[in-house]
Amino acid sequence: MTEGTNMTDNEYETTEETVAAEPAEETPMKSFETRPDEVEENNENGGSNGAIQEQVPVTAEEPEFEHPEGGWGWVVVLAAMWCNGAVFGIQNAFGILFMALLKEFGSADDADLRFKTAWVGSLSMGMIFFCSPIVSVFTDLLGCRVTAMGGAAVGLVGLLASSFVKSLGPMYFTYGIVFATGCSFAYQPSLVILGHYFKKRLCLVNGIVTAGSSAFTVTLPFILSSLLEKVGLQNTMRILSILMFILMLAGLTYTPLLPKPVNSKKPGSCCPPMSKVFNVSIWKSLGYRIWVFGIPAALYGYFVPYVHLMKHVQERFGEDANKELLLMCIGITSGVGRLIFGQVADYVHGVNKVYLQVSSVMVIGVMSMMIPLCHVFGGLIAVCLLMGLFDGCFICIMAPIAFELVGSQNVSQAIGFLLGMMSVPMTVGPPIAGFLRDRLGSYDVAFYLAGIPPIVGGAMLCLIPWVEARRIRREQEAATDGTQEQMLKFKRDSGGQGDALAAKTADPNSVI
Ligand SMILES: N[C@@H](Cc1ccc(O)cc1)C(=O)O
Repeated sequence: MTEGTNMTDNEYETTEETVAAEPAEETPMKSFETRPDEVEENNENGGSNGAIQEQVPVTAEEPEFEHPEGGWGWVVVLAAMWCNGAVFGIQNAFGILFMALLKEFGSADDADLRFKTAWVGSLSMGMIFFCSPIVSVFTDLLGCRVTAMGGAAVGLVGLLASSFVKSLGPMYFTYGIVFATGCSFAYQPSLVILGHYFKKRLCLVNGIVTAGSSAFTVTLPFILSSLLEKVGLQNTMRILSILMFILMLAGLTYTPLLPKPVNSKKPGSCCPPMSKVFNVSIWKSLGYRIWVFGIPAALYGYFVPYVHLMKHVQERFGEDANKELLLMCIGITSGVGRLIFGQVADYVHGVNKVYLQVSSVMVIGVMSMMIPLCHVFGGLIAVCLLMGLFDGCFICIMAPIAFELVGSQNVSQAIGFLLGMMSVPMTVGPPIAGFLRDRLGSYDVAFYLAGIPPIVGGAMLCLIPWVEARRIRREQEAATDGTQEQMLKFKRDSGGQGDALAAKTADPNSVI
């Protein structure tokens, strides 16, 4: 998912000519021309795409810039890894803080105890995503270093302020809003900057950087639990602030290499044109439109285990159960999943990425439904291992799908908007689960229900390959029927996006 935001570097590479020639027909195809493997596939698939490619000048796009593919870039990778780890490690371990918050601020006779407390973590996770579209614009305007360091500073203030808070109300603001907004501003530039240093190795470094979150998810729950026990909630938050301070220093390493997109500004204006800030061409792809609603629809249960699983385990298996081990299992297999499925999606011919993503959200959903059925701890470990594996798959496949649906020119905004949409299910899921627990006396129904959204969202997503296949079939018919003008007119009408995905869908050798 997140990985794709680094494609923003293409925006830096956009020249005057491409901005001037913005109309829909030129953007999508160019993006695929930059990937020789896909050009080949398109040609194999009946040649119609090849025909279209001949119509489109490739020349205007990439001014020569040599990505160093290493050197200082490796320091940047380490810094970005820290960022991913600190931001999502803390979020993923919220279940541990959740129990401490219940103890610290909750009163046993509060009928809405878990509902109210879950809002702290879910607001925080939701805000990180909600800010994404805005952060993309700030990153373009201010650059990666300033945005990231400013974000980390705000996050630091939010976390420190949370450590002085004595009730849930202000915690919604300090932890749920200020801390999370800072995290969001720190996080996105850490992905964008990778595109300044790497091009050929971008997938690899993306994998390394996003595995940062898995590494922190493995270790942080144990550290948090023992800190909470020894020094209490307030001091634990102060110690966590050290992670945010290091994050600020990490931002210092983000020395930009690519020029700022000065060409896209109007003379005398400090801002880029509206068409750059809000890229409407992403909406021309019907596949993208379905995706951007289908993914959030599938994710209402996604953050529920991260918030409530620890408490559920404590209730079912007692105080002494090794709850942290479960988060550790999710972290390990999620890291492994990112590496394995990243390779699968990149190298195995014909894997239909959308079906891969549908399968992963479905497995995550089924695993949620299995949680209440596990009456032995070993069963929960197995569930968490599988959940993590498919979580890794879901996340690492996000950027490649966006790339195929809207083209590399538009991928940054496409992902930014998707993340913004994802903030809704991330925010409302856990409080609903908390409410159900408060009213029903156990988490069982909450976990069962968390499995339903992936089925609904997954069914929506299954339309995408069909829609894309239909589109490419029409393009092929137009190509055989006749003139190239007809083709271009059709492409203009349909937005003309998603050719690589459609090509793969139409491919009879498709693996899935
Ligand atoms: N659990 C996920 C959280 C996440 C989900 C979606 C994202 O795009 C990013 C992060 C992780 O650790 O990475």
